[in-house]
Amino acid sequence: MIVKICGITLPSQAKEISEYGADYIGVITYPKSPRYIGIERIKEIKENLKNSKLVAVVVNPILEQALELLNIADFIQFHGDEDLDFVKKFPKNRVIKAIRVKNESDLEKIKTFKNEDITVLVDAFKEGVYGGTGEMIDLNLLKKITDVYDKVIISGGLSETNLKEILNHVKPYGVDASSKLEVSPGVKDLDKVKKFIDIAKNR
Ligand SMILES: O=C(O)c1ccccc1NCC(=O)[C@H](O)[C@H](O)COP(=O)(O)O
Repeated sequence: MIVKICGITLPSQAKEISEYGADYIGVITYPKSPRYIGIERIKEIKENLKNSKLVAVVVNPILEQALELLNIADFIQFHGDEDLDFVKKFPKNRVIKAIRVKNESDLEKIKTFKNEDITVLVDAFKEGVYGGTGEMIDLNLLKKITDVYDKVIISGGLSETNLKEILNHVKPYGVDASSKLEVSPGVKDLDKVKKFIDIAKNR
């Protein structure tokens, strides 16, 4: 199972978390996020990764900005309102499309990306906030989502305390966590991160 730890801001923490076995390390390039970091810091983080891939999280970027990030990062994660036509401008093996789900009607959106074989990350919808909210997706809905598509990374309020129970109900392609593993926005509690990765990897 793919494990993504998101919202990393410190190169030293990126190094540690990479050594714990995280597959993907996510950095937030959305200026309104409390976890925002700029290009120079992103490059520094990339240099500190062991075997992990770097994921640049963007929100409604212009094409040039997204392409520039793909010169540094291994993947780009579209976490805004980007539509399929925009996402298809990028190599599909380097793209993750986040979909903030509210209810079952969002299954149709997921299927649209499934039809193009694009990896989807599902996050909980919260009005006015794009991500890193700690809000959870209802477990029954998560089950329907993972039944519909096998290339889904689940996220939204995942932590070292709830992951085991969630994975008893759903078998996703990957898991992603951020705010519930933090001491403060952008600073991770490394014990929690290690526990989270160990749980996911031992499933
Ligand atoms: O983390 C942010 O501040 C953020 C801001 C804008 C867009 C996306 C953002 N985070 C994206 C992530 O991949 C998070 O890991 C995901 O939203 C889950 O967050 P959490 O519920 O805090 O685990």
